[in-house]
Amino acid sequence: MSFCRVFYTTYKHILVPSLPRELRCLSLQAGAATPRNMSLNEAKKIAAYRAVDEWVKTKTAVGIGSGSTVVFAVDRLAERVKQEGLEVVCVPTSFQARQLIVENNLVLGDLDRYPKLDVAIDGADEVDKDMVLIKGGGGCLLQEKIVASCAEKLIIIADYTKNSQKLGEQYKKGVPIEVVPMAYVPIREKIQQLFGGELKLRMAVAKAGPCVTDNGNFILDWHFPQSADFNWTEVNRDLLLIPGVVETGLFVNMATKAYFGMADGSVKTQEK
Ligand SMILES: O=C[C@H](O)[C@H](O)[C@H](O)COP(=O)(O)O
Repeated sequence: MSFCRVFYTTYKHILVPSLPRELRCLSLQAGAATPRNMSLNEAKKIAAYRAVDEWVKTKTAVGIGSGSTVVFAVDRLAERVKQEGLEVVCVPTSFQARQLIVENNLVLGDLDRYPKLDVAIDGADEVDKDMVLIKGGGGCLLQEKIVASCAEKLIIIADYTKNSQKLGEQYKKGVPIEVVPMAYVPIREKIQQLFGGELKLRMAVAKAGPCVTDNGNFILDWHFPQSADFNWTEVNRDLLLIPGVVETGLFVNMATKAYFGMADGSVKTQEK
């Protein structure tokens, strides 16, 4: 493969491998080492590989999530297609996921043709003890939730920093809420009144102004009060009732199983 065809993709300020396969190990080695022995990228990789091997069967339709961990799941799928002739149709949850599918020569599908998926594999920003997830740290949550809702099973892959007892314990950037742009100020005020905390309009990094989602919306990151003991099912429902709220990054009662790559090289699993 020519070195001219190297694409560097940054995702949440991290270099993620839109690199040719032979260079990916370099990016892994360059990854920041954890206090123990595995880099976060290595932890993501072992979780992703294990989940793909356990959940993806041939002649199935698979939802492909978004983020830096899913990159490794797509790598493994592509490997299995080559090595064992695995036949899968991949339905993306974002522009990034679509690119990953296409660049890895996997079969691209959509919900028009595959409204029922066998499994969806996705990352998460945080997973609590009840398998409630925060998602959307990378700006993708609406299509992720749609695709997950069409899948018989939602399998989460993550490194050990995403595993917590209580939401907000590990992930400090709040719950992402996708909103219609014209309504972000009233929505911000309504959520503050209803639940407290602080909402920040997510700003773009390499562009002036706000971050615009794949669906043309804005994101409010809700820094909810940590002291509150929220019922996330009710919170999610109440947020969705506010006009202009398109979707929340709270995934309640959706995930079947989570795989966490641990610092010691093991993979921890969690089910409800
Ligand atoms: O918006 C992004 C998605 O919800 C991701 O699945 C989530 O942010 C986890 O991403 P990562 O695998 O990069 O930690």
